[in-house]
Amino acid sequence: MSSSSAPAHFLPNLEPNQVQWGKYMIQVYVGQKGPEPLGTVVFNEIEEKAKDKLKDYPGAFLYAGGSAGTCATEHANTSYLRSLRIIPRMLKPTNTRSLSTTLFGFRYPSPILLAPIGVQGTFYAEGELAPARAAGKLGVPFVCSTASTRTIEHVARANDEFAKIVPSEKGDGSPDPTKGAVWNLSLINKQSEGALAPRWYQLYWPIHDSVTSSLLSRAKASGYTTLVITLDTMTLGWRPHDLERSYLPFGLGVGIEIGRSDPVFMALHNRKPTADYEPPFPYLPSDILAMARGLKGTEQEQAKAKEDAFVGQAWLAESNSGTYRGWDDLDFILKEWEGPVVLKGIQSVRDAEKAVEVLMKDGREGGIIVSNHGGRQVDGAIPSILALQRILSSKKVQEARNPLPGSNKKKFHVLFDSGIRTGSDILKAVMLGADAVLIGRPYVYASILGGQAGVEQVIQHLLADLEITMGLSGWDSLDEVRGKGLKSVLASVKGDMKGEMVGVDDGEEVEILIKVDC
Ligand SMILES: Cc1cc2nc3c(=O)[nH]c(=O)nc-3n(C[C@H](O)[C@H](O)[C@H](O)COP(=O)(O)O)c2cc1C
Repeated sequence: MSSSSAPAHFLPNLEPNQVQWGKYMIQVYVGQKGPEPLGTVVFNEIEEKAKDKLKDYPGAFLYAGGSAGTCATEHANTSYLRSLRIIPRMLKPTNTRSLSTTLFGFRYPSPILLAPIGVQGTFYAEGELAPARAAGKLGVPFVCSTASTRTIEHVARANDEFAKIVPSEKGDGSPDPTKGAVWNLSLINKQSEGALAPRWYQLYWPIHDSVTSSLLSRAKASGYTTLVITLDTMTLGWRPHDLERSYLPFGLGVGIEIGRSDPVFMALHNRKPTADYEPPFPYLPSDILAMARGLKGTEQEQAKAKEDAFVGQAWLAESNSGTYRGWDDLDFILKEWEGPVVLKGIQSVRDAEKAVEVLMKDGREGGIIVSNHGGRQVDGAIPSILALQRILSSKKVQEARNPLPGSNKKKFHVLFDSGIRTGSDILKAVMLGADAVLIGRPYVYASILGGQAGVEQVIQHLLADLEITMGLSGWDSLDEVRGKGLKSVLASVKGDMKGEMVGVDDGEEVEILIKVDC
């Protein structure tokens, strides 16, 4: 833990519901240097710069930037989001604004999480460690991917490095969900004594239950509180950019550190786990392949490359096996993981309703992430924000999301990702009813350009943009606006822009979000 050496940053020592993200904008103006270190706050420019920085390793950039098939779903994700428009309201005193967000009973300072992203060590030397540090520092939950280039334990340590302990308002030291005190996780999860930052673990579902149990117990021991199970990637989607280059780092032993460090998985292959492996950066697949084929390097390097490829292919067969599962298979995981379970990759109303049934039985907490993996799996799938709109209009999902009587605690949460690029995108998702959103490519590109500082900047500028846009639109808290846009958008879609564009909520007119043709 190196909290004493943590660089000063703009966040005052406030409770999560008092954090003033909008101050970032003033800092940029006052600093007279523009937004550092990325030099821009525009997503497309950050993307272009990241592409340029990795120009000698185009496979690495295209693995992040490319999507399935024609990229139609990736583009639809952002264009449909853009087609939703906010109707700002005036003369509303939005002087004290709060982005604080409650998830599974705990209050976070903002509604964003860093999405699980695999093989980050091919984009930036420090891989997952840099964004995990940035997230811990700003109180944003980091979701660690099973396809990470660092172990579950290394990511957890990095995540705690710059985290602050936010004191509970309750005298007895226990967290007070209504008043903040969020990211001292040793208070939340007794098994993770000492953990400071909020983190979730994302599972690519192994074929052996013994391996699944081992991963889950490691995640619990390292302070991950919530389990995300990704359902849309039982196998990789059809990705032309990667196919053209036969680009698959896992097969050459990169992006498999969680497998390589797992005692149960390695024992299945008569091997010992290794926890101190650092993947090479830059990742040069042709060199590794040549070594694995005995065409290059020393004998030692060749033996290592062969071994890496063997373990890599075994881990791929274990965790992206192409074995499709059914709903009943979730029972095993629900028995193994006592905390909240969140299903990622839900796009249909029926699946969302089924998730309510399966996850909520026995009074558990759970949720879904409405996501199409950033358009990387099913080309031609509907835009994720349209899926969110449809899912949230289900009565069954709405009922599951009602707070428990006499408290503000919800048992079922609906999160959203795929296409978020700006603060206003986040506001729209929340207006439709999302509890929180996950950010994918924006933070990947920021880490390529600026490592930890780059990721911090992207988080800060998204949240500043969100807070400012929310205030200018006439709202002072996300809790106030959450879900109010659903009816007005549905009404506008029905009215096809010619007729009514006004929804009615509890007898009161609600006119805050409409759909327009771009
Ligand atoms: C390079 C890359 C790697 C990803 N790896 C994973 C992963 O390991 N597990 C997972 O559940 N989702 C993964 N995703 C999907 C993200 O979690 C998220 O759903 C997606 O990036 C959101 O869309 P956006 O990039 O438009 O924000 C990955 C996405 C990208 C771009």
